[in-house]
Amino acid sequence: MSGDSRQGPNILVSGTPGTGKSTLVAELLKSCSSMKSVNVSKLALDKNLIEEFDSERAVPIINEDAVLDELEPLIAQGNMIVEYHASEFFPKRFFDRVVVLTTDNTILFDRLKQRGYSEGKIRENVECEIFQILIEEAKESYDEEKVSVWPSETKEDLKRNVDRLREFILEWRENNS
Ligand SMILES: Nc1ncnc2c1ncn2[C@@H]1O[C@H](COP(=O)(O)OP(=O)(O)O)[C@@H](O)[C@H]1O
Repeated sequence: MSGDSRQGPNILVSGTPGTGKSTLVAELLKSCSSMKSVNVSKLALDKNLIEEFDSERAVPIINEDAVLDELEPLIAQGNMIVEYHASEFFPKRFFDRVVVLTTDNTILFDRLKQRGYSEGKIRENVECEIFQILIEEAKESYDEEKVSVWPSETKEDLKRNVDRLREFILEWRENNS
């Protein structure tokens, strides 16, 4: 996607559950009112784009093709922040920037415990973070220069991540106007 007809970039915010995707997106929207966001898990649930429920892992399996059909027109408009833990199933052309948030294991453990996740679900997610599964996934799925891996542990991290994304958005608009 060249960006010719878009007013702004499309950004994917990825990362293990609990790393702070929703928090970052909410903060960014406060200071970047022209951006819109879509949470893929929520979209799939709201529009019933669920293929099955994985009872062992207690997670819904989304219908990826149906989700992509929903996302396509939103992506075509630009100015879209997409939030999802994984990054691989989107077409490469969807995003101008892919951010993967990371969090220290002990902090992540506490956040997921606070969220009321079961022991198994906490373990699965903390292992996902330890083995850097989603960082690898993003690096394998997108051109290296588009992928940023940012710590998301403190209020300072949050502020810095918001500032960096805002800068990227402004720069993209300048370069593509
Ligand atoms: N940079 C940060 N510093 C401190 N706490 C954070 C930060 N980012 C997120 N949190 C906290 O971590 C928890 C999980 O954040 P959330 O945004 O829901 O993660 P995700 O959307 O990736 O599942 C929330 O309680 C949130 O307040």
